[in-house]
Amino acid sequence: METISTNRAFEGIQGVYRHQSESCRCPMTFAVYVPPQAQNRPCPVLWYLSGLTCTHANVMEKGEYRRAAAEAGIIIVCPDTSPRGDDIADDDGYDLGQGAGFYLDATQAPWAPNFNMYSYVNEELPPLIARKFPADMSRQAIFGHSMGGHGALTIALKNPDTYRSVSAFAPITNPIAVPWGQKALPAYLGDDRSAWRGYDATALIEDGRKVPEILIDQGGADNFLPEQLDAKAFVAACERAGIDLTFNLRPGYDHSYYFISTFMADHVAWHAARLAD
Ligand SMILES: N[C@@H](CCC(=O)N[C@@H](CS)C(=O)NCC(=O)O)C(=O)O
Repeated sequence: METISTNRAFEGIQGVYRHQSESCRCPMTFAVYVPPQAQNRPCPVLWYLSGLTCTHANVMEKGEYRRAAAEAGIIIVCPDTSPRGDDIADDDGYDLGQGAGFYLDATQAPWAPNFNMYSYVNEELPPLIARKFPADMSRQAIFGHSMGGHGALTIALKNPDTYRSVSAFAPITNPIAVPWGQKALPAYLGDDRSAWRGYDATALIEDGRKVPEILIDQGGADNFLPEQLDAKAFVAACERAGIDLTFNLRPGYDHSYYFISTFMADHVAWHAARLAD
């Protein structure tokens, strides 16, 4: 692992690192904020998964998570959203290929060799974080935005013993039913719709996966809300499954990091309460 940069912030360290990923078969960059408490004891880990077009840097620069993470004593890890490179498959659209990995393991050409973001986030990065940072891996949680909200929800639903809590900003909760998912899922997974259900939070809950509770914030003026982010089916699935869902519709807020940064401290504190010893 190579250190790209470190900057002192709120008495902790905001770092950016690069390593050779086995899952994605390319160099991958990620950001880690280590709070000051880590000088004395291992700290819990909160994973933040970003949305379409993002790298590790969008939330690092605009998410404003560091004050809350420093107060709570939580490490925040921000991975990239896909493999990258001139020799890696891509698409002209912003919603497929590089910057749009959808936190799944692709099975179809030309994506399958590199687009394995599910394994990357869930299986490859955690042992690296455990080795290189003062992390208490028995206390992990996960959250994300939009495509990253989809990633957080699906990864938590499939690994309820690994992540103690899950939350999201404006998540794609039902990708099989909306244009973003209907483009990405067949491209990455082929035409067998049963494979798509393994990466759809609403379908996972309908098919019996469960977490105790979920926190979601959604901007009421989000331009993607009507077509891509409608959560009615997800809310109904949570109700039927007995999942304690807090769904905060925030009037006037859009899809941007102005919205995310407004509610970031709420989410970090919510996770901190669940990550306490
Ligand atoms: N650029 C896309 C929109 C993509 C977008 O809004 N991405 C969100 C995540 S889904 C984001 O966080 N963008 C980066 C940023 O705001 O810094 C478009 O042309 O419609």
